[in-house]
Amino acid sequence: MAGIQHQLQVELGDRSYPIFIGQGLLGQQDLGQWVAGEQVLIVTNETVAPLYLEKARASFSGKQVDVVILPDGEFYKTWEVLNRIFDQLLEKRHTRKTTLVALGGGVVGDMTGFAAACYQRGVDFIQIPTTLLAQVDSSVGGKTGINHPRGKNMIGAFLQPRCVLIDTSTLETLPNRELSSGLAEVIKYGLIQDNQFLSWLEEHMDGLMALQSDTLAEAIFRSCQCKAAIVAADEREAGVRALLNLGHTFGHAIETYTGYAEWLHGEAVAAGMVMAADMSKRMGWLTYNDIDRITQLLVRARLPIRPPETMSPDDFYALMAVDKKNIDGALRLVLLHSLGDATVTAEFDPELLHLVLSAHQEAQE
Ligand SMILES: NC(=O)c1ccc[n+]([C@@H]2O[C@H](COP(=O)([O-])OP(=O)(O)OC[C@H]3O[C@@H](n4cnc5c(N)ncnc54)[C@H](O)[C@@H]3O)[C@@H](O)[C@H]2O)c1
Ligand SMILES: O=C(O)C(=O)C[C@@H](O)[C@H](O)[C@H](O)COP(=O)(O)O
Ligand SMILES: [Zn+2]
Repeated sequence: MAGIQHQLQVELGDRSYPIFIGQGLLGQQDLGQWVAGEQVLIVTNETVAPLYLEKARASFSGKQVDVVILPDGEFYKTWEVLNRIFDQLLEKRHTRKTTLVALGGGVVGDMTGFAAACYQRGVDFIQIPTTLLAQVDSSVGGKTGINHPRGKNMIGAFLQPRCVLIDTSTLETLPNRELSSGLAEVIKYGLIQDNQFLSWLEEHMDGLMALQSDTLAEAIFRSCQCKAAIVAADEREAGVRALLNLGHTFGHAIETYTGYAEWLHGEAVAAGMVMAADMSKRMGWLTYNDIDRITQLLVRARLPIRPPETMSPDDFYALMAVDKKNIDGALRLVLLHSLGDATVTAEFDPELLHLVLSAHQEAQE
């Protein structure tokens, strides 16, 4: 396909799929070859539709293309809103051969994938991610779902897309705060697996923040490489995939505590990664210098490095108790042995965790 700068494959046997990365791909690429039947439902939201819906529609010429436009925001990643996708599929008489297309950020992607996993017990879907966060993380790997008031992504399914089309020029319209949110997940890959990538990010953070297109494409490609390799090794999070959850045990608690309405996902993950790093230092693994490098990089990406002031250790404990990584009631944390080397463990001194969960409140006193 023309205009593709990078291409890679998520290797999952007969469910393997390609990721295409390039500037201006949307609308230029005919995606008909990834559609099994004659019907397509594009799922998008009220912000993305005016920007990119017509280009997306053009990628499926000759097909019956229907559209559902959801309200915008994490707050709407719910059962009620999910139902609107099913309503439209039934109203337009979509069959088992239909293909759902997620056009938008991670919220649209997670909901569309979950709808595809459920509709008539499973139909195909395609990811067209339009935020940095969705391009580097959520569109790849097949985790789909919705939130519950008691916990993040608590209802969901694994379903891999048929392909992922990343048009980096969609980032030109992305608000700065959303760019930063995506950078949190990019930094995550450096921290869990790739010290060289971390150094590269330190060198190129200004270019990324300035939306330099080749630098962004490189960061997206390297992030997708990292995610694709982990997903190929452990699709359903029996082991190594849990490392992708660095910062998320704390971050998801922050998102739930604030009602999915104040903190962006990447912002919560950023503060959560600092908490995980703090715990790793208290375990004797990371150094002051490591913590300094992590916080400086996050600050340069304009991300928060502390949880909400009002959030107490008890608030954290209550919400972390439902974390999906927990086994037999024991909390498991993703921690860092060193920069670029993560581990998931339940073996830590609870006193140390308590210090981590109270540090931000003590700093205010
Ligand atoms: N499935 C996974 O593996 C995975 C991984 C990471 C995150 N997630 C989930 O992804 C969600 C976060 O995704 P997100 O950060 O993309 O948030 P989002 O989907 O809410 O999108 C962020 C904002 O940007 C807007 N937007 C999207 N594309 C745009 C564009 N090109 N120009 C202008 N505005 C645009 C959206 O309308 C929204 O207001 C969370 O629900 C998180 O749990 C899932
Ligand atoms: O793909 C994964 O695996 C991840 O953990 C990626 C995370 O960035 C993402 O936020 C994911 O949705 C979290 O999954 P969850 O299982 O902890 O809800
Ligand atoms: Zn995440």
